[in-house]
Amino acid sequence: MSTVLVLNSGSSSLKYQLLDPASGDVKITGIVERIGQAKGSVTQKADGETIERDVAVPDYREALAILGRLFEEVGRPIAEAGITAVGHRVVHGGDVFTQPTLVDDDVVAAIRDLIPLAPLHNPANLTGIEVGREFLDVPHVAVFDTAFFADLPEVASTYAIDRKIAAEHRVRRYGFHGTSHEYVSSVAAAHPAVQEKLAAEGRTPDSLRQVVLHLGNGASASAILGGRPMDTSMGLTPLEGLVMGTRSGDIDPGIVFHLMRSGMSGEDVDTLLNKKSGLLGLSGESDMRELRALADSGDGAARLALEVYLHRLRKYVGAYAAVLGGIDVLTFTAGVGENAHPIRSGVVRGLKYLGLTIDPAANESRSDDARVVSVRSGVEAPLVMVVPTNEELAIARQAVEVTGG
Ligand SMILES: Nc1ncnc2c1ncn2[C@@H]1O[C@H](COP(=O)(O)OP(=O)(O)O)[C@@H](O)[C@H]1O
Ligand SMILES: CC(=O)OP(=O)(O)O
Ligand SMILES: [Mg+2]
Repeated sequence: MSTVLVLNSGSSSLKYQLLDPASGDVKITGIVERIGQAKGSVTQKADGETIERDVAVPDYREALAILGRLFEEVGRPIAEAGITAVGHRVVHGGDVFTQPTLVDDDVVAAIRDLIPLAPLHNPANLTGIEVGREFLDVPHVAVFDTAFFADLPEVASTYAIDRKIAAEHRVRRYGFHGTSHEYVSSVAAAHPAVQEKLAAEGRTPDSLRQVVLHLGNGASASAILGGRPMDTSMGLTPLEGLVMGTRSGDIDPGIVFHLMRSGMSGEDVDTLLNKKSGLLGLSGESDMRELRALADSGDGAARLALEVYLHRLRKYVGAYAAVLGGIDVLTFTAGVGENAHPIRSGVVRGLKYLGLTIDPAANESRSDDARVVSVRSGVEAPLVMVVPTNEELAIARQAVEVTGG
């Protein structure tokens, strides 16, 4: 039996789980949120007991110290929890890492070299690896967000800029949230409704055309054919593509030069686009729950922010229908995609021409299972689904594959 500790550091949170990847049995699950902000918080569930606390979390080192103290509190000190391996989410693997990788000093150095390509994420991932290796003398495995997209077709990964400069600076579209896109698309592909549809049409699984919308704080879309990525919305960095909590997604690159000529520094523009834009920049709220409450109360800026968010999503679904030659399954996942039914109906409304529909009762019902939320008008109709992502389980499974159990 293996017991894996998974550390999933996002741009402002640390999610963690202690689990057995073979049985899927989760012993401890927790999240430290709003790291580096004025007021942080932690929520942990272990053996049916929930701990919820407001705590100051100045940085990732402190987030990990909190994790250590909470493990002790529930009677499983880290050193005695029977941990056989640690799986670390690492956001940027560049062109160096395309597989889950056993961590050693060289791997740490290579992840550090990639910091300029993911300044919001890789430093946090590295802190997790460094602190983890100090405390736990077991194999540590890095699982990269970029790995699933390593073999994107060249036509999707290539930016139309000078080839020599692109090669020299490793400028290409890498794609992120790959662990989630891979996991969610494989769960959707295995769903009975999808299997039934393929069988009714006499098709093999390698012809299945999926669009996955991972809508969390960071957000990305992918076009997947037969389990292989054909395109994705994030690029060199996790800034491109959809409108996100604090990131702009697609903009005219000319905006950057315009702002810099107007007196902003490169650093200022970077902060603007990564941390002060997206839903936050448009409405003052990055959190979808707060934003929707604001919009419902009649706030014009919040309403426009939601419309811009939905407009961008519909554009990407349409674009990926073109990339794939049609859509068999459109899947929503992550915090917003799993929970915000008005966002799902808002996206699908206006995509009727692709045959996509929403069944209001199914869409508004709650469940932790993968499910169909489109109108069941015949086995051959395209499906709209909600599939809860589980990056931690996927990372734990890959960690065990690398360490051999
Ligand atoms: N019940 C809900 N309704 C609407 N939005 C929700 C709900 N629960 C969570 N969210 C949104 O999900 C987002 C966070 O998603 P998550 O996948 O946890 O993000 P990340 O992993 O990028 O930190 C936030 O915008 C939050 O408001
Ligand atoms: C890559 C990325 O955007 O990650 P997150 O959504 O965790 O910020
Ligand atoms: Mg996430």
